[in-house]
Amino acid sequence: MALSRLSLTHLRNIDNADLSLGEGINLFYGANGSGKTSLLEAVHMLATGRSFRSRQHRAVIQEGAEALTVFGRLDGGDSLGVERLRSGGGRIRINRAPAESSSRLASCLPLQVINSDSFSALDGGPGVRRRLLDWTVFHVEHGYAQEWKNYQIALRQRNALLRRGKISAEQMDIWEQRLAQSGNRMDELRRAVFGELQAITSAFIRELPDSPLTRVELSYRRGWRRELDLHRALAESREGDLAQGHTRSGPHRADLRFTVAGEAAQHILSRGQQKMLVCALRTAMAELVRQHNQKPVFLVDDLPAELDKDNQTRFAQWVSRCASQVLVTGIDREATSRPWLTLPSPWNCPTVFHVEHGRICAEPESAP
Ligand SMILES: Nc1ncnc2c1ncn2[C@@H]1O[C@H](COP(=O)(O)OP(=O)(O)OP(=O)(O)O)[C@@H](O)[C@H]1O
Repeated sequence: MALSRLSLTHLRNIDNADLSLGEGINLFYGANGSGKTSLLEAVHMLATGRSFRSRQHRAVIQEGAEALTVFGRLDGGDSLGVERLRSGGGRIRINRAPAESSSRLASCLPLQVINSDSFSALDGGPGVRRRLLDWTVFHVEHGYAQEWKNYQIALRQRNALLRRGKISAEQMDIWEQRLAQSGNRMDELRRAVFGELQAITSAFIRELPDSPLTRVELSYRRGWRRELDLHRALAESREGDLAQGHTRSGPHRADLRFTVAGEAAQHILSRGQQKMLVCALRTAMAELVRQHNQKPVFLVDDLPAELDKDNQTRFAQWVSRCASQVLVTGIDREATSRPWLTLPSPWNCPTVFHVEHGRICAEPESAP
């Protein structure tokens, strides 16, 4: 799915904007602080209900305004709308009808973000990598979201019992059975998707000639001891969990590992090589979702600030194979468009917008 129209009001320094987006590349250029990242943030709000920069909706709502709104029309005709209020709460609408959760938005508009924060995937905590795997499983396996919710409910209940200290073995057993049931299913789905993701990521990496990235190995840790069934693992760790006050085994502890000759990849690869590895992984995630019939939209914030020219070009080639549309930002128009210009149509003719003090203007010669 691609966005054909994007309208927003009162989001950071953007008072209002109403844009017709083009297929392929949409390029937003302008000076520091002009509002380029805020525009990408608006699309992220539309696809997830929240910002990628701040957990607080208040920070994103324009100073002096009571609410922000973002509206988008997809190329298939569907419409999405998100409103966030300074007083808290807000509304999500899909085709003008209220939607019960933001995960409905995500299934309408799968989104990949490449910005400076994306590169914490290697040296950040396991939660960052788990979320990448879960994004992929969510878009590929439609029963996954429910399984994940069931698991979270059972996990909260077991943790509450553990914190209470005095536990009834009978009650504990009920929640452990539920945890094991959903947890085993989540692991099965994650494992299957990870296998495909690993193969696609490796295929992308093999396109980088003579790069140490070709020696990177990816592996999946499910979050509990390999030789044990989850139900058994929970029963065995009950005493220790009670002492710690939380559940230490299960898919909520899963992780992805990146290694080179047995060493953690972030200790071996250069910063730029690590960024390319993350780009390969994120494009592989999008490619897998594309193979399941939904092409994601990419938001790419200031690529020239992150990668050298050859890597920018390679990344642009990867993205063009699996994305429905890309919104890229940069300070300089020429430098930002350069990696995309060698690609076939429609990728080589960006729709260009100039961003200045929160105003976004389509450049006349490139208007769709
Ligand atoms: N809630 C808010 N209300 C009004 N303005 C805000 C709010 N939050 C941030 N701003 C301002 O909005 C502007 C837009 O910032 P944004 O990060 O989108 O710029 P940018 O074009 O991506 O800049 P850079 O090239 O420096 O990354 C900044 O000047 C910022 O100070």
